[in-house]
Amino acid sequence: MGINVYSEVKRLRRVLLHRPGLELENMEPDLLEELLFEDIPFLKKAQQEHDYFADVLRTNGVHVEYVTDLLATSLSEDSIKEQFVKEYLELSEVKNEYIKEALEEYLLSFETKEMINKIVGGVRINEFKLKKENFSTKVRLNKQFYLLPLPNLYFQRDPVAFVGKGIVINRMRTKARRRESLFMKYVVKYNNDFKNTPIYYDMTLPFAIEGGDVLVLTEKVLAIGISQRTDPEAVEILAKKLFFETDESFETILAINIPKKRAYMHLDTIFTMVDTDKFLAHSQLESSLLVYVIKKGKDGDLEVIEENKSLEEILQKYLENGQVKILKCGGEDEIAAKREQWNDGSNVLAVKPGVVIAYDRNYVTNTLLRDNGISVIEIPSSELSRGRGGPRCMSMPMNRGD
Ligand SMILES: NC(=O)NCCC[C@H](N)C(=O)O
Repeated sequence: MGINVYSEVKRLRRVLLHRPGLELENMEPDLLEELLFEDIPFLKKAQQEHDYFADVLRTNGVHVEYVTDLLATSLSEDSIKEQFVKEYLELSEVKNEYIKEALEEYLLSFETKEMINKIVGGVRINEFKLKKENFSTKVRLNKQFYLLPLPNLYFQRDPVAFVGKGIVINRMRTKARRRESLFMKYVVKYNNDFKNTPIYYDMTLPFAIEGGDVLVLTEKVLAIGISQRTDPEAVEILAKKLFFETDESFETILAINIPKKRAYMHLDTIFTMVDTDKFLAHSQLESSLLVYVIKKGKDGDLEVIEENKSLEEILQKYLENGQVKILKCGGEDEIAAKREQWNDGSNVLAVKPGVVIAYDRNYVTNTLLRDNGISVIEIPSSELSRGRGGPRCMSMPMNRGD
């Protein structure tokens, strides 16, 4: 089953996940802001919830793959493993030579799977002693970690995005998440299952883009958020790549300008597709939007027009479907709308048209979806929701069939 993503809602067949692990146990209150969390999930319960999520996917016919397993297969040769560690430390900005050397030696002393868990989990200062020290190692060792953990890795939506037959390897906005994209970069390069996957964007480019901003609405239309996490330049580069250098079917990119703030982090934080003609969105979305419609222009240029209509009208026009309707997270209840938006009520994952996986805690929104003919499969969400991402954020579809 190869890469095939031309829809947000067609039958989900293959998906990428990460089961949260020890990285959550290395978060402490002083690190929360830097690590992009507002609270610390209880690992044991978070894992139970995540396993439930994965089982629901499997029960619905989805083949589930874990990013750390794929990476382990890709690092089977020692030389590749060493190269990965070097690049990872580079991206982690470990500048002190003594610390870098010691970390390299420490990480490579583990068997591959364990090494990956260690990299995700983070390395504490008390795990080993430096053999060589100097002034700067002394200063740096006052901190708690040689390497910070990757607690956001369970949001597999963001580090890469599968689009059409290819992959967008994202440059993440924040230092806390930038290293995550390296995992799939190595998978695409060294795992036979992925070796023919074309790369449509690379993390070495200077402009940020995150997968939560990339929605494949149909085989012709993409929606990309210009957000706190995604730069317009990245959208431009990706548009040119898709339109001029591939034979992909995409003709239109709706670049949706959303507020640059954490509550609107990614486009999928505030807007997801639940059926071929139905969307779910943040209750206050419409008032604050400007949409740039990007198409292939002449002589290698893009043609861009601005749309100032309501999002519903814009979607009706570009999806060529007059029935398109946007449902509002929390419905008419203002307080429920805010509460459920806070817990990613707008962020659901379609397993097929009209059938979505949603957090159980967002019961007002889930009832509204059901009243509008959508089947909602609820998953437990007390702990997973503390990371500020929902079922769409936690999953990266690799194949959606008809
Ligand atoms: N697509 C998404 O909205 N992903 C959720 C990411 C949450 C994570 N704590 C972050 O701030 O990046």
